[in-house]
Amino acid sequence: MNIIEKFNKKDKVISFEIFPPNKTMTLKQLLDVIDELALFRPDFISVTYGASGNANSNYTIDIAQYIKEKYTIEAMPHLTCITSTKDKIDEILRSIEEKKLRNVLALRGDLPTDPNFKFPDPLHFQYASDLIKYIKSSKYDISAAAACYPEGHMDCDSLDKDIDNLCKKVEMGADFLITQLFFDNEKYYTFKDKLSKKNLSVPITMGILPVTNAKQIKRITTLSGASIPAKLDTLLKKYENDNKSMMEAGIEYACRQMEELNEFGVDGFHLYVMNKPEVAKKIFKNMNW
Ligand SMILES: NC(=O)C1=CN([C@@H]2O[C@H](COP(=O)(O)OP(=O)(O)OC[C@H]3O[C@@H](n4cnc5c(N)ncnc54)[C@H](O)[C@@H]3O)[C@@H](O)[C@H]2O)C=CC1
Ligand SMILES: Nc1nc(=O)c2c([nH]1)NC[C@@H]1CN(c3ccc(C(=O)N[C@@H](CCC(=O)O)C(=O)O)cc3)CN21
Repeated sequence: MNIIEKFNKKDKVISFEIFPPNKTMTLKQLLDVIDELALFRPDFISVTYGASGNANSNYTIDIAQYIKEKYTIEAMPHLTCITSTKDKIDEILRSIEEKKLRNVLALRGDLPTDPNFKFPDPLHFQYASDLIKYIKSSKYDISAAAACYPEGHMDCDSLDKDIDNLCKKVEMGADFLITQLFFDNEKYYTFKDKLSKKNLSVPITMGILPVTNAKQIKRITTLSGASIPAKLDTLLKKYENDNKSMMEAGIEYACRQMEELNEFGVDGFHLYVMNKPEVAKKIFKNMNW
């Protein structure tokens, strides 16, 4: 099923994001994580591909297929394009289709950290919009979702310019959007206000990261540029060396953030649970879902 149909049918679409096995988690451990996450029957689960510029793209599609076949939960592999040739993208799209997956999150992807990295020449896909255009204009029966940046993308000089680039992704056929993680709802309200002047009518689901330890936040804010409101900063300092309390406080913070967004009116919540079923469990309990 195309995920957009869920947005059309439901008041709130709830989804999870996970990452493939890496040095911190084996495939077997990940499959156990998925077993636990599936109990919550999310509307879909997305699986990262080369997240944070890492080459952990192996397994992304196999894991998505496993989720869909074993649990009949819709699964959406991420696909990043800046480091890929056209042939590689075709190979992946073919494999997605063969495995009866119908949705991808089409991304440019983080730039490789290796300064000597050789980008494909010609650079067929420079922006996510190039990938979306390609998917939509080709023979693939695959829907494309895209990322959006309530605080603007880090590589872009202004929020207004980044919003114009976002509009290109939607014009090319992105059928719903997932926000970059953010901790300050005011940033989202400002973003939404700017979007209201743009005639952009696709659903937007809120990317929410429940903070589970203070170190994680340092890494992820470098990657995302998300600003930290004073209230969250106080918690991060208070529980710097106490992961258990940080997780409780982080989950509480995420739930209050979602409640407020719920009142404002949003299309869904995409939880960056990142392979931690206990986070999903606590959120569902706290939110009474
Ligand atoms: N690997 C993964 O699973 C995930 C990665 N991300 C991150 O998302 C970020 C970039 O991905 P996307 O949002 O898909 O990139 P994008 O291509 O939409 O945007 C990247 C940058 O290029 C600019 N831009 C976009 N289209 C443009 C155009 N047509 N002309 C000129 N400038 C344009 C944007 O304003 C932005 O600064 C990366 O940092 C990526 O890694 C986000 C979610 C998940
Ligand atoms: N620029 C950018 N790149 C991304 O890959 C990315 C985003 N933004 N934003 C949306 C999601 C959120 N992503 C992530 C990625 C990792 C953690 C995380 O908590 N990582 C753990 C380590 C996990 C492990 O490898 O075991 C951490 O403690 O940093 C959270 C969100 C990936 N995605």
